[in-house]
Amino acid sequence: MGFGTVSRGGSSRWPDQRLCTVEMGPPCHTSCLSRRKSSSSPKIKVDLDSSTGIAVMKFQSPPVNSLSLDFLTEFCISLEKLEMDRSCRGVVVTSALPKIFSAGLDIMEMYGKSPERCGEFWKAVQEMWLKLYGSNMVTIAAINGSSPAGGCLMALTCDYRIMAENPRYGIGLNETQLGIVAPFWFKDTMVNTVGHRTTELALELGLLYSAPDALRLAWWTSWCRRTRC
Ligand SMILES: CC/C=C\CC/C=C/CC(=O)SCCNC(=O)CCNC(=O)[C@H](O)C(C)(C)COP(=O)(O)OP(=O)(O)OC[C@H]1O[C@@H](n2cnc3c(N)ncnc32)[C@H](O)[C@@H]1OP(=O)(O)O
Repeated sequence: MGFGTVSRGGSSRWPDQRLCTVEMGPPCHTSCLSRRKSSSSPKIKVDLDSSTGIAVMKFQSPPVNSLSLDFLTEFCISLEKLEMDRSCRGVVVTSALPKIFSAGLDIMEMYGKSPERCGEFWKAVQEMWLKLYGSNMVTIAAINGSSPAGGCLMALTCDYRIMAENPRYGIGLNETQLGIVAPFWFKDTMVNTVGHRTTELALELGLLYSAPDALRLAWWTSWCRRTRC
């Protein structure tokens, strides 16, 4: 494990340049992305409105938008393309599926796979985080469904979060409930947003929060009452 530096933007698209240092394996760059093949049917629909400079990335990978290697590869390639398009200033990530933002890491990617395949998958998870957190575009998660574990990480990695209010929708790093310890950089991403004590309790107990509870704990500044954002 080495130390990597992630700088956020610095261009006119992101006025408030921030710098942070994170401990993690060496990031995988574009060459690594291009080596990986994405599946034929797109798991993410990208629409860029050139009049506003806002792109919407809609997850459309049934049944639950789980973060498989294919999904993560496509996500990184799509984000990279938007990053290179100077007309794009901001990105909204959201789901095209009813009730689910993302179910988090694809459990089937972590079961019965070779160490090489697990390594590739884990690298892709890190890469998604690096690209999203290090983006020089403004990033917003419009959370229109359940968002456990890795789905929550993705939302926390964005600059802003808005969640649809629905008692059936939960968000949180709940992997403790599966007997999985959240990696320290998942934890750090949550600490950055909601603080140490809330993170400690949430991770120990594997809590999932409703939109109003999450708002109370400063996960975001607003939630919307419609079930679909
Ligand atoms: C090397 C790695 C080391 C450390 C990793 C540490 C980090 C871990 C972070 C993670 O993200 S772990 C994954 C955690 N995710 C969850 O715990 C979510 C589990 N799923 C749910 O809670 C629910 O499925 C849901 C709330 C997302 C949706 O509920 P519902 O609408 O009732 O759908 P179903 O439960 O019936 O599921 C439909 C279908 O989808 C499959 N599925 C659900 N989640 C996942 C997933 N994360 N990966 C793969 N597949 C998933 C589920 O099995 C069902 O499949 P069927 O074939 O039975 O239809």
